[in-house]
Amino acid sequence: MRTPIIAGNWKMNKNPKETQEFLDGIKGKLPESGVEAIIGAPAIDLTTLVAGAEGTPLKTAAENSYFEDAGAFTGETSPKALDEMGLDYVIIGHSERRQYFKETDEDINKKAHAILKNNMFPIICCGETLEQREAGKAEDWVTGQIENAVKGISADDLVKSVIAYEPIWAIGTGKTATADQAQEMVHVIREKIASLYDADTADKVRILYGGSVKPANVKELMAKEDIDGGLVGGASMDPESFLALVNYNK
Ligand SMILES: O=C(CO)COP(=O)(O)O
Repeated sequence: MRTPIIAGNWKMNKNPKETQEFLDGIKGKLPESGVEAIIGAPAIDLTTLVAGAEGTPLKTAAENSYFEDAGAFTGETSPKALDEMGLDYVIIGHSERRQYFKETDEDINKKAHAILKNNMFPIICCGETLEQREAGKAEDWVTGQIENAVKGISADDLVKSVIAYEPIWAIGTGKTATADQAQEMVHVIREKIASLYDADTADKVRILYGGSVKPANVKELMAKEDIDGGLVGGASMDPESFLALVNYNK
């Protein structure tokens, strides 16, 4: 039985004061079990986020980290320091990081290893462009991204990690993949994990869908067999909306 996840990704939004206001807005309102609620916030907000999440069911994520623990890497964030701060997860391979910051599959794999070595778990993102989908190349592209990202990762570590399928054409566009389209690709990813590892590992790993998930469509997405949750941008920023997502089954 895979515990569902609702993970927010605030991207480069909110300052520490706004982070605290969000935390005050959800205080005491998250379910204790049945769903894992995660917020991914900018590095500058993480101290506030971790302090506010302590003693509550909320899990925390950084939106990126470097793959070295320390050194002369001006402007980067150390995965070792993130672990010491108390972070649970790190989002890696988001399409915005691949597109704007030129992150490669190799970087993403190195980051996954660095995060696991530092006792956190990666949320590994993948997804195709509209052009790739229309050319019938989406499945090969996405499964290729996953194969490269998980190289050298043990099955034990993979089942505690998270995969997020986010078709680029559905991010921030208001254009959600239909629940059937999302299910279809998430199923393909699960089959890929089965071929790279085994059926048991594929059955245990949680795979999220992301791209214009909101309270109005979350239930339909979550009803799909292979979809274990959502990685949510815009609709995760407001406490009421985030709580509505987390309580999708109520
Ligand atoms: O990129 C996303 C989450 O990582 C999706 O963003 P939106 O939910 O705003 O479309």
